[in-house]
Amino acid sequence: MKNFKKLLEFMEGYKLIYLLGMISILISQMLTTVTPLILSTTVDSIIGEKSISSPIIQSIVNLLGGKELIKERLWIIGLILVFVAVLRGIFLYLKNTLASKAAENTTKKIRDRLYDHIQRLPYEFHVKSETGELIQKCTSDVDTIRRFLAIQLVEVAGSIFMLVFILYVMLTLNIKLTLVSILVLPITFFFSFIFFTKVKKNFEASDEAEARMTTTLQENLTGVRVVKAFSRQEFEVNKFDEKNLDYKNLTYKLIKNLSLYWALSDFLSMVQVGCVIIFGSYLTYKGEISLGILIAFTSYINMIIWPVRQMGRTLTDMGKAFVSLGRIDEILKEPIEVLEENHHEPKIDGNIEFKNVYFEYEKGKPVLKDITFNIKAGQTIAFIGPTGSGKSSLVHLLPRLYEYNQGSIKIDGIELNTIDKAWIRKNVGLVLQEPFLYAKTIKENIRLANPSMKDSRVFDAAKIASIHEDINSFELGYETLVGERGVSLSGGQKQRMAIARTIINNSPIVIFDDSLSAVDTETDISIRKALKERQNKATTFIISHRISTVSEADLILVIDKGKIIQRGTHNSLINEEGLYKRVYNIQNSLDDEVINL
Ligand SMILES: Nc1ncnc2c1ncn2[C@@H]1O[C@H](COP(=O)(O)OP(=O)(O)OP(=O)(O)O)[C@@H](O)[C@H]1O
Repeated sequence: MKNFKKLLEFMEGYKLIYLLGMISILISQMLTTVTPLILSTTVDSIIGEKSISSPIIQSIVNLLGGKELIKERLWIIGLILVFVAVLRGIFLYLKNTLASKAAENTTKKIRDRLYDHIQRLPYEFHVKSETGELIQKCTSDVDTIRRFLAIQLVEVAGSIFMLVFILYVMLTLNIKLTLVSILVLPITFFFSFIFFTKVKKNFEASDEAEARMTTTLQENLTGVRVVKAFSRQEFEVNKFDEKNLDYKNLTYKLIKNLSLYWALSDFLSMVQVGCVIIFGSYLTYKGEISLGILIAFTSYINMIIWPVRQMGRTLTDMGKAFVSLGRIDEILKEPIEVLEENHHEPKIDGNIEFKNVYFEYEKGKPVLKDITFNIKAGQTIAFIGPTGSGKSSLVHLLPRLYEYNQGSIKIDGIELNTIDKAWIRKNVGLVLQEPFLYAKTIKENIRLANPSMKDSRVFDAAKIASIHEDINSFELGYETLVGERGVSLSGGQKQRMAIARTIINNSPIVIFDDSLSAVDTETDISIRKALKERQNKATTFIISHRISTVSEADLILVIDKGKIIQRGTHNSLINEEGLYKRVYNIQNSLDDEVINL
């Protein structure tokens, strides 16, 4: 019920269109029930001698010129049947277009709301959630709702209208034969309902197997380099074969069960039709009903059996739609991130002070402990330490991707968590470890934050990031497409593009989260030199595992298990016993080995 309310909320603005669609199906079903009535009246009262009992039919006959005239010109009946069929077609068309219009617009609204909401969810949500599942919710769950609105709901409504009309007409024609006609219907309905409820598991199993097979295929295609490099073709073929076989078996089981259902349900339908024909013939023989009525009943029975057989399936599909609605609502209920809490947008120069900062992702498991340091605007601070020691977590606090639990972080003397997130993120440029580039041109990728930025600024940023020459070596230069359809960039080129994209914004604070790891030492040095020589020198945070990258920083912090274990400049740290000196010695001896090779 709660989910249904939610659906009505989404349908706001399209409810009337949907209602008109429902009315259209109602009229078209009424017209369906009229055809057998026309036939039975023709047989009994136009060709035969039976008097017309219904005053409505009598007045229509009078309007058409009377019984005798119609009997001489039976083509009039043919024309009426064609007219009814055309009219029914028009209403069916209206039903389809109106219901689809409402359904398509509603689902578009759901998709937009979902997409918009997902964009506003905090970074933490995206880190934790599975991309595949989110995509499934935005696509197949929304599609299930679309089908429910455009097809299933109108089908159920249509079937119910149809049953009600036909039962009413049948009852007016003959009560005994009506009772015989609906004798098997409850059994057919319950059989269909129970069957489809059970077979739902088969449907789900087959869907899941298909998803597993697609994931295997997708993984294989995306990771084709690893497959080739490790000669895993045989293993991959076997893995895919296993998933494919699983999918085939489950789908085959589903089809077998469905075939059994349709066969048994056909049998029940035949029993039903048989009962009506036998009992109807008996009543006709006894003179209780006319031949026309028997003809009408045989048409009606076929008309009501099909929707009853389908009803079970439609109801289980409707169940699926409500599950999808619930899954979508789960996302929509996730609290969004408020980017402009108190409209506090102070000027940021880049003086930063961390004082006894603690941070934890999970309660009771601090990842950062008692972090204290100071850095002046324009200076460079570097972090070095084992993997998982908390370096990325520390710098993620600056753009407020996460909130610190204890202590204080001040930017130019202002407590960080009082500054609007949108504002601080504009002022903190973050170059990530694994850069993501859009399937756009190189130029568009670099000036992502501001597409109207001048070409000269794009070139300057690219020069600082040491990628300008590489770009010019491509045939189309800055217009070269990146991504699946475009040029393949090396890991280092991608990192340098990401650096250019960040520094072009001239943010007063810039963070390089291990983003110089894929470039060679020389390029690394030239990028850092160019950064230092910039006019608007930013406060720079550098995370690296490479001593040469951090060595020129004004302050180096050595982090281990979330704590600062050493601090100083390169010269002071290499003269002090500790992790820094050990790493320095190891990397130095490796460099010597390389030189001696
Ligand atoms: N989103 C998260 N949720 C829970 N725990 C996390 C999350 N991100 C990181 N961690 C944990 O926090 C700790 C610190 O991770 P962090 O990424 O900050 O380390 P790091 O020093 O940057 O490592 P690396 O050098 O490998 O990038 C690790 O134990 C990690 O498993």
